[in-house]
Amino acid sequence: MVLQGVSKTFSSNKGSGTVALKDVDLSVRDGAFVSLLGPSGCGKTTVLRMVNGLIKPDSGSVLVSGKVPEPGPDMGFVFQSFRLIPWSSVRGNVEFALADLLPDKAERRERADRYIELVGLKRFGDAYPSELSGGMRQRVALARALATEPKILLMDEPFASIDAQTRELMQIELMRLWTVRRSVALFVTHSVDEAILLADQVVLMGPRPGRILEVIDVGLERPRWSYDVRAEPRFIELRAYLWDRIRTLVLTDPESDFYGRDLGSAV
Ligand SMILES: Nc1ncnc2c1ncn2[C@@H]1O[C@H](COP(=O)(O)OP(=O)(O)OP(=O)(O)O)[C@@H](O)[C@H]1O
Repeated sequence: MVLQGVSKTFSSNKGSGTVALKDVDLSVRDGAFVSLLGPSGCGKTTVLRMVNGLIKPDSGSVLVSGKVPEPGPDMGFVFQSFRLIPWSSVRGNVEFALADLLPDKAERRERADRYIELVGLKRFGDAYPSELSGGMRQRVALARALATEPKILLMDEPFASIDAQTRELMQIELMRLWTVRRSVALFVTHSVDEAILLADQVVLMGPRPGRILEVIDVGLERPRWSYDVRAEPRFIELRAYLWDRIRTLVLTDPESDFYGRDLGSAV
């Protein structure tokens, strides 16, 4: 996947428009897990929506597997809000995503059940979203995104509204699932720890205009659930570095609520 010189301005009723992205270059190799990290409004979601083909750049190019991307089964999208169909069961929700891909009903059911089992919800295929906890609903959303076996998995703060404990479990779950099927994964998060924990590369973005400041190789051994990755010197070093950069970005941005505050320097 390659973004080259990508810029995007959204028109606003104030007239001048918002420059969401300016001259963004990003190259992601096949099978890589990439976290997009940066303060609010720096264009993280806009990058995902461009890779998905939902919006087009004003200038520059976005190519996925050498082609201009368009939404479809090759793209799995997981949002912060789960966006499940409330009147449909867990199985129904996953089958719905497969409707175009697998016209045969039995095949569709087999595939849906396989992914429902993979995310640990085997006993809940007939349950409705309202009967599930937030963590379980997010697992349904993951199953739905993974079931089409997409080449690209796009995740926009998928664990932001889940409690801290479930979030840690979901992170491991996601790493396991991604290890099974190494699609390209783009993962937007505000959490520095989460960005490092999951990714091969962390893309640090800055606001006004939205741009890429740095791409950092994480370089921590996988599988990361088999040891205490947060205790590794590399993790601690990266965490301190990224926090420092984000704090500086936020404190020097006149449009930030924290502009000019003295928040100290120790993490
Ligand atoms: N459809 C739109 N119309 C107008 N402005 C938009 C639109 N989408 C995004 N923007 C603006 O573009 C900028 C980048 O938005 P984007 O949602 O990509 O940032 P983000 O880094 O994902 O933010 P957050 O972390 O708060 O979700 C913001 O200033 C936002 O207000």
